[in-house]
Amino acid sequence: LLFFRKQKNKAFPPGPRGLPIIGNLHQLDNSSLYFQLFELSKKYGPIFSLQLGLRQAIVISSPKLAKELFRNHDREVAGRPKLTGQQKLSYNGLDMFFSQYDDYWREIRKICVTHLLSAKRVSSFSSIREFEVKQLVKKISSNASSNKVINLNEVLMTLSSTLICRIAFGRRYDDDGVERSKFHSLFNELQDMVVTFFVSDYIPFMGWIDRLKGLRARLDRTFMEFDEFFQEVIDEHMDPNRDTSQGEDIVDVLLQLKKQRSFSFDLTYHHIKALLLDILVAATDTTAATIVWAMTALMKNPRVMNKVQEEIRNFGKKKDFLDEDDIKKCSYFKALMKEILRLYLPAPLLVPKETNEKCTIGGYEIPAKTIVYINGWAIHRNSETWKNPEEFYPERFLKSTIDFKGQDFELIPFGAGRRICPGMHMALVALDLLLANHLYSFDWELPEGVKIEDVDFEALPGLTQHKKNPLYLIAKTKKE
Ligand code: HEM
Repeated sequence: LLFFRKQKNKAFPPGPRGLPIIGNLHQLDNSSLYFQLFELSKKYGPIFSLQLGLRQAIVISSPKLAKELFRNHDREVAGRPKLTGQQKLSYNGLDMFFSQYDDYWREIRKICVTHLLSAKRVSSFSSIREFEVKQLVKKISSNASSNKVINLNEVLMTLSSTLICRIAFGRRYDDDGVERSKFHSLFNELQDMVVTFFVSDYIPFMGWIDRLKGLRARLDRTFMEFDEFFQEVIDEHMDPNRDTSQGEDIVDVLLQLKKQRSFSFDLTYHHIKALLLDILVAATDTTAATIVWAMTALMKNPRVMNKVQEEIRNFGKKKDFLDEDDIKKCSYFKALMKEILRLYLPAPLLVPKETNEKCTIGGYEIPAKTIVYINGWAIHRNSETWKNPEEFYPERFLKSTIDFKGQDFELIPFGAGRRICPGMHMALVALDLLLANHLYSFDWELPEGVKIEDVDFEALPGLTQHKKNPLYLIAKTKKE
């Protein structure tokens, strides 16, 4: 059937030949899918197709086609594929991230952008960010005096989950407490389940394999555990004797909105929980992963490390700590952040989309319900746009107006169009504060016996690209 369908649909983009029923599924390697798709684009072109079981997908790999897609077909490709794990965990798409493109999404996105992720709200959390980053600097300082090796992956993941737990739930877990490790294992399971491959999503009549493998039961368990966790957090917030001296967190805001009843639907606890899930999934590990990649790239490029440290240290002079306003004025640091998000974008395939209706992209006719991957990783390395694209060279941004706000389609770490990341501002203030103070306060060295060549860029599979092998470094207190 697939053969005949493809014959009939001549205008569909070319792609690698697959097997009956499973299509190309067996050929795809989840651990470096963006790289594999980049290689395939060299053979099949900037738009090519894949057959994922019974579902069709296209992959966009050039800035030119990304521009065409976002400028001319943004509405038609604003859907998200309905996948089992994501649907279940998001209370059937009651969130924003995995929701279909419809009136509900428009309203929930507006609520979030206005009330939860606005510049005003983000700045209301600045004291939390500064407090937590200062705590981390203090902790690293105590390790610096004893030359202790630090696992940056671990330290940064702990910090970003602390930040999000405080901002979203008003909770702070002790660094080594049982509650923290319980939360971490729950969170890891959530991350896993969001991207776990369910056969039924691609070959519906073989869904029994998911049951046989115990995936359905695992998904139900994770969902239940998270539901209980969120309910606990909500109950805490409903307690009239709760200490509110720390200011409003995101749950407080959502509960107030629930009371106001000013939307076309009733904002239930399910909606609130789904939105909290979004923030956990979207915010926690993107921040940690980006800083780990940044430190990895800087350790590999001492020239850039020295230059950025010189800029921020000259700027900071005798300050103990750089605050959010200080960092805004450091132009080389800003260029460095763009270069990091160009080469090590935490979501290399952005977030997969789906066509809502038929459209024509790159001269090909793309039917409704086609999955659309936009390979940001390939777009950011396009040699027609970028001079020496593989080179880590922040200077390229010093005299350029290219930015990642969604208008320049050669740099789209946060996506573009209607579904562009609404948490961009929240992400950037945390990234800037964290990285700038790491570089301001410490000189970083590799542990004894480790050479620069040993530091690698291998990544783990997942929606967010994490460094596979932890980055171990020694911090030395900067020389005055
Ligand atoms: C370095 C950090 C981050 C990066 C690189 C990033 C990147 C992205 C990307 C590529 C998308 C998909 C855009 C598209 O479909 O075209 C996205 C969507 C989204 N992001 Fe982020 N993100 C980051 C941090 C955050 C933070 C901190 C939050 C919230 C607190 C957040 C919330 C969301 C949400 C809710 C969506 C779904 C929007 C929708 O589908 O309408 N992100 N993000």
